[in-house]
Amino acid sequence: MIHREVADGLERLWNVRVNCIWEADESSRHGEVYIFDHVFKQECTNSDVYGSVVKPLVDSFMEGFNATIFAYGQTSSGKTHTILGNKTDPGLFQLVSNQLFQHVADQVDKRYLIRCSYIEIYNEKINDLLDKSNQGLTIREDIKGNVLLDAREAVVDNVDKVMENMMQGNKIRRVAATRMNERSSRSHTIFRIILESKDANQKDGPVHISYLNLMDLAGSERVSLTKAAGERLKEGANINKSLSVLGNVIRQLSEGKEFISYRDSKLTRLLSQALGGNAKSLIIGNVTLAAEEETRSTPEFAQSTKTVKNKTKVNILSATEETLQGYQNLTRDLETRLKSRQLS
Ligand SMILES: Nc1ncnc2c1ncn2[C@@H]1O[C@H](COP(=O)(O)OP(=O)(O)OP(=O)(O)O)[C@@H](O)[C@H]1O
Repeated sequence: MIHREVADGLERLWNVRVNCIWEADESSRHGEVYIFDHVFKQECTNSDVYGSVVKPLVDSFMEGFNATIFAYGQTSSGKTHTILGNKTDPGLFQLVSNQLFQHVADQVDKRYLIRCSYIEIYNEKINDLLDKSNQGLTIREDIKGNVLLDAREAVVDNVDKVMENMMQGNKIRRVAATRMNERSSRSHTIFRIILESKDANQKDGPVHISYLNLMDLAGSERVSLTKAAGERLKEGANINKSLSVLGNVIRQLSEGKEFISYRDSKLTRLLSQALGGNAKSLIIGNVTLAAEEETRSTPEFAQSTKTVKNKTKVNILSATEETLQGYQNLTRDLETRLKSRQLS
């Protein structure tokens, strides 16, 4: 429980074991036991979550599979804590970056190009968190139906650069105090890492490309608890609406419907590959043990996502799409120009 819950004298209403969670009051008419891959107890740290369920996904990402990790849960349940963490309990962001750059350092026979972008969806508008002037981004689609966004991409070659970009973006991310959370996220964010790799010894060998999305969703909230008004109320309504579209999309996918309403919100459009498409997806459900109804909605949501089937493959770039090759040619060109200047 967090400080506010302890100070309010709230009781623990849920029981937790290795892979299940259920209501402590067994007479509750919702006495269902929710079973998942893992359920982490209060004492667990972000590193425990990372080691059990995140690391294998990052391994796949480095092999060329797309991957998406998102934190879902009610306001103040700990989503941002999971993704960003703090000094004593680093979040998935830091842990994933460490693993990525350690892997890159170990692979001497490979060439890599790593880029990142950071965007937020605020009141159904997409803003570039790495470029203040790039607000109101429009979603486009290529001929294969892939969703595209002209967000700024920063080239990163070490963990510190990734963290710098993340912190720069967080400075402009919409956060505000509500009655439930002093620093409540008012937008959904997607931090994307794009990895291109190729064999260093094969000049014309294939280039693998994959992306990893780390998403911190804004939490659903009940106006009766947040007592939101004005701008906070409008934000809360947009947050709830997009999460309800997300719930609909998951339901349609799990029921095997032919038409999936991805277009009903920016969030589901941007998540279309992660839900039923070409990406391995991990959903982390954040809950508090001190609420009944608000907590129940998260395992219910997570339960329905388990039946969604994605179709994943390793992605190989065609020659015209190769950014890594483009960068290598550019570097070679610049080196030649520099040398000829030094000689003259
Ligand atoms: N596992 C944890 N250990 C320590 N503190 C935590 C933990 N989870 C959450 N907190 C604290 O609880 C508060 C709310 O957490 P956080 O902001 O991560 O919630 P959230 O789900 O992202 O909320 P919102 O949807 O409103 O943005 C913060 O002060 C955070 O530091």
